[in-house]
Amino acid sequence: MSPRRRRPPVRTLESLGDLRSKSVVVRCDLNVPLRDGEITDEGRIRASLTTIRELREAGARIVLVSHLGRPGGAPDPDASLRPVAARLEELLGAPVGFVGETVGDEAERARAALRDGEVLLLENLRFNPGETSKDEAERRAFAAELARGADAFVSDGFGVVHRRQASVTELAEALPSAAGRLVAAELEVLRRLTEHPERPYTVVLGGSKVSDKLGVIAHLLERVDTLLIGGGMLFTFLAANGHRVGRSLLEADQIETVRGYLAEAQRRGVRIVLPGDVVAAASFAEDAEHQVVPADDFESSRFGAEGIGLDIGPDTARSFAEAIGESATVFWNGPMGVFEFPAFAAGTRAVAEALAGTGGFTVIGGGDSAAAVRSLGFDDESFGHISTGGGASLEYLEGKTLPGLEVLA
Ligand SMILES: Nc1ncnc2c1ncn2[C@@H]1O[C@H](COP(=O)(O)OP(=O)(O)O)[C@@H](O)[C@H]1O
Ligand SMILES: O=C(OP(=O)(O)O)[C@H](O)COP(=O)(O)O
Repeated sequence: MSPRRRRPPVRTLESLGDLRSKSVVVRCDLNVPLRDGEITDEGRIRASLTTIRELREAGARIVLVSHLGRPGGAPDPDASLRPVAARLEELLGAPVGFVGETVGDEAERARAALRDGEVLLLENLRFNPGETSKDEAERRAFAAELARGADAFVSDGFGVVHRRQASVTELAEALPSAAGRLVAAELEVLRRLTEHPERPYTVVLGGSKVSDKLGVIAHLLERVDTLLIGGGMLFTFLAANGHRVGRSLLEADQIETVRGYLAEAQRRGVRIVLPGDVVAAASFAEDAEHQVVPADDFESSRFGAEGIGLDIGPDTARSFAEAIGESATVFWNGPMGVFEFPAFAAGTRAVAEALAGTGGFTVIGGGDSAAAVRSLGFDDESFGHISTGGGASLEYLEGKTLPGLEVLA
C-alpha cells in the first residue's frame, strides 16, 4: 500500500476574524440539475445555507459565486444561475440579489451597494474563459477581478475542490481565505472513510463523467476490497474484455488502461464486479425501445450495433445488491443508468435500496447520484451521508491532495 500523506487541516471561518461590514466572496457549488428550466434537485442549494446564514449573522456583505453545468467559457442562457437565485431566496428566507454577469460594471455596482448581512449571487463563473483556463496567468487575472473590493474568501463549493479553477484555487490565494461549513463537514465524514474504513469496503462507480473518474480506480485498488462498475463507465470495461458495445458511452483511448486495472485488481485480490447483463436501447430517449442482453453479447439485441446501453440488467442489480449487503463500508458515486428516464432507473433504484438496507456505513457522492436517490423517493436519512461532490469525494478517497483544499491549509 502506498504511504498515506497526512493531510493538513483546512482553515475554518474563525480564522477570518470579525467579518462585520466586510465584503466576503463565497464559492458555492450551486450546480443543480435543471429540466426545462426547473430545478429537479435542490440539495446543493440547501447544503450551502449553513455558511450563508452564519455569514449573514456575522454581518458580512456576501457575494456568492458558482458554476452551473459546463458552458465552456461563453454565456449560455440555459446555464444561467437566475433560477437558483430565486430558489435560494426562498430557502434562505431573505432577499438574494442577482446580476446577469460575473465581473463588469453592473456586478461591481451591485457588490458595492451591499449592506451588512445582504446577499448577492453573480452569474455563472464558467461564462468567463478565465475560470477554467489551463493557463495559470489567465486564471489569476480572472481571480483578481473576482477579488476586487473584497476583504475575504470562503471556499464552500465542496463539489469543485478537486478542480484547479480560478474561483477555487487562485481566488483563495488572492484574499484571506478559509473553508466554509459545508467543506469542513464533508471532510469530517470523508476522513472516516480514508482513515479507518471498516471492511469489507466496497466502492460502486457509475455515471457519465467516465474520463474524469476512470483515473481514480488505480488508487482505489490500493484501498478497497470490492469495486462494482455500472453506469456509463461499464462499457469501457466490457470493451477492455474484448466485447462490442454498440453506441454506448465508450472511452476508446482508455481501454488499455482499464485492462491494466483489471490485471492489477487480480494481483491485489481486489474483486471488480462487472455487469453480467445490461439494458440495450434503440436510442437515447425516454421512450426508447429496450431489451435486456448479456453484457458479453451486447450487440445481440434487436438493435444490433445501433444499440446503446442505458442501464445495468436485473441479474447485475441483484449481484450488486448482494455485494453491498456483505459490506461494512460502501461509497457510491454515479448512477447505474440514465435514471432520469424511468425505464432506465431500475439499476440505480436497486443499488439505492441495497445501500439503504445495509447495516454498514454508507456514503453517496455526487450531484446526480444525490438527485437520483431523492428522485426515487429515498430520504437522506436512509444513508450515512450524502456528499455534494462526486468527483471531489472520489479524488479525496483515492488519497490525492486536492488543489482547492491545499490552498486552505
Ligand atoms: N449508461 C449510461 N449512458 C449514459 N449516461 C449515463 C449512463 N448511466 C448513467 N448515466 C448518466 O450519468 C449522469 C451522472 O453522472 P455523473 O455526473 O458522473 O454523476 P455524479 O453527478 O453523481 O457525480 C446521469 O445524468 C445519468 O443519466
Ligand atoms: O457536479 C459536479 O461534480 P460531480 O458530478 O462529480 O458531483 C460539480 O458541480 C463539479 O462540476 P464539474 O465536474 O463540471 O467540474
